[in-house]
Amino acid sequence: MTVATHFRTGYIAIIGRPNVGKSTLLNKLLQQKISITSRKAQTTRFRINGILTDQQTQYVFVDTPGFQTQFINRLNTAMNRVVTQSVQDVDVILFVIEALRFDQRDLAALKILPEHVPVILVINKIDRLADKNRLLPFLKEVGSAFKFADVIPVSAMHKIQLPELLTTIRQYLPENPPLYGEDEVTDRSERFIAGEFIREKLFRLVGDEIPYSTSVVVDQFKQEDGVHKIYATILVEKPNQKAIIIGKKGEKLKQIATQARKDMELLLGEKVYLEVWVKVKSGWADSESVLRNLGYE
Ligand SMILES: Nc1nc2c(ncn2[C@@H]2O[C@H](COP(=O)(O)OP(=O)(O)OP(=O)(O)O)[C@@H](O)[C@H]2O)c(=O)[nH]1
Repeated sequence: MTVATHFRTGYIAIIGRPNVGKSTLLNKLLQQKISITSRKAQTTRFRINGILTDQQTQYVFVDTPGFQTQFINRLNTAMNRVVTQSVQDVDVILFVIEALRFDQRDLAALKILPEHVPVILVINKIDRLADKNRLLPFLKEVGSAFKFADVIPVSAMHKIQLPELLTTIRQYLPENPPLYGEDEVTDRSERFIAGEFIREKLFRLVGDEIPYSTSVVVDQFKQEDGVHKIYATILVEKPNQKAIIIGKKGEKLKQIATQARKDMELLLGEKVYLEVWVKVKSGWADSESVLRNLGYE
């Protein structure tokens, strides 16, 4: 890569309450699917780095889990700790909210932000805004709650104002040569992303009947003769949840696995053999050893 003078490289955290569009924003900025999205809140449980490199800038995105204020258990406490940790060392924070929506949960998310890092307010979903005149008073209201370094209204989904957002972010990144290769988009393992794909399908296809406490563990991930063999387990808390996920004659689970496999084949560029099991593990969201297995300290 020819490195331009004044090349900038830095870390960017994306923060905001569940469902405001953080994953969509990251995916659209990276122009490919890495983080997972769903209509259901709280689908991003782990931190994922997305990397975007252009002629002058390397943007290293740190995606964070949805900040949980509603239910307190060990898992959510661990997740909030991940959010808090991930914003300490970044160069700039994107604080994402939805246009015309700013409530107690957004305020709670603002409280975990460190004082020494500049925060850009990103107002997402402006495509939904019928009356653009309502944006100005809204900006005033939100602006009085926190000292934002900048404000950018965007539509992640429709890619409105995303170049402007990148230009703004760049201003807050330090002059540094790139840290990662030009073609790298994430430093998360393929194994990890495979688990995320299954989780996304689970949330999309099973809908509201499945609680956020459900998790996916990738038991085996190996490559043999040009085929990726992936064995995964969906952990649920109750037998009736297991029945819902499996569905009539196993149809639901088959659908989840087929769609996840197709996404994995696209990502890996190779054939994938995927086996998914569902297991009941009562109270796992409060069990320390399972949390450790899932990658939390
Ligand atoms: N209309 C509209 N919808 C959007 C936009 N951006 C995201 N969405 C939708 O909002 C919902 C939530 O988006 P996500 O990207 O999963 O939200 P998130 O903040 O990452 O959610 P968590 O992972 O739960 O924290 C999805 O249905 C998206 O399609 C946008 O610009 N306009």
